[in-house]
Amino acid sequence: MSRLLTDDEVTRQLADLPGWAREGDAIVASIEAPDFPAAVRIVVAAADEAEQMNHHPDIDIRWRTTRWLLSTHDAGGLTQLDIELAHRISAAARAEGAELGG
Ligand SMILES: C[C@H](O)[C@H](O)[C@H]1CNC2=NC(N)=NC(=O)C2=N1
Repeated sequence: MSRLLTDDEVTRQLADLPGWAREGDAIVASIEAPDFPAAVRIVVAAADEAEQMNHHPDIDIRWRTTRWLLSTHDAGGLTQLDIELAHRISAAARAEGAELGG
């Protein structure tokens, strides 16, 4: 699970992750929640997923907007763990009626 993905693998898998984009050795997203409590609930849900995966995002929380940066520090770039965590974060966002790519 922790080998570096090729550029083509990243590009192809980002097609299934609306709102996520590549930024160097990371993938990033901005999520707009309906309100601040919903934004924090998304962070809490993602934290549970991250802990279960032992793979943790960088998160910036400002009112309703959370910004996420995923990269695999141990591998020095993008691995399947980042893609999987992005899917789980996106699902948590959808569950709160949030929009990705705001
Ligand atoms: C020791 C512990 O398993 C490692 O440091 C885990 C923790 N969470 C992690 N999170 C991320 N994003 N990248 C890692 O390489 C990583 N490694």
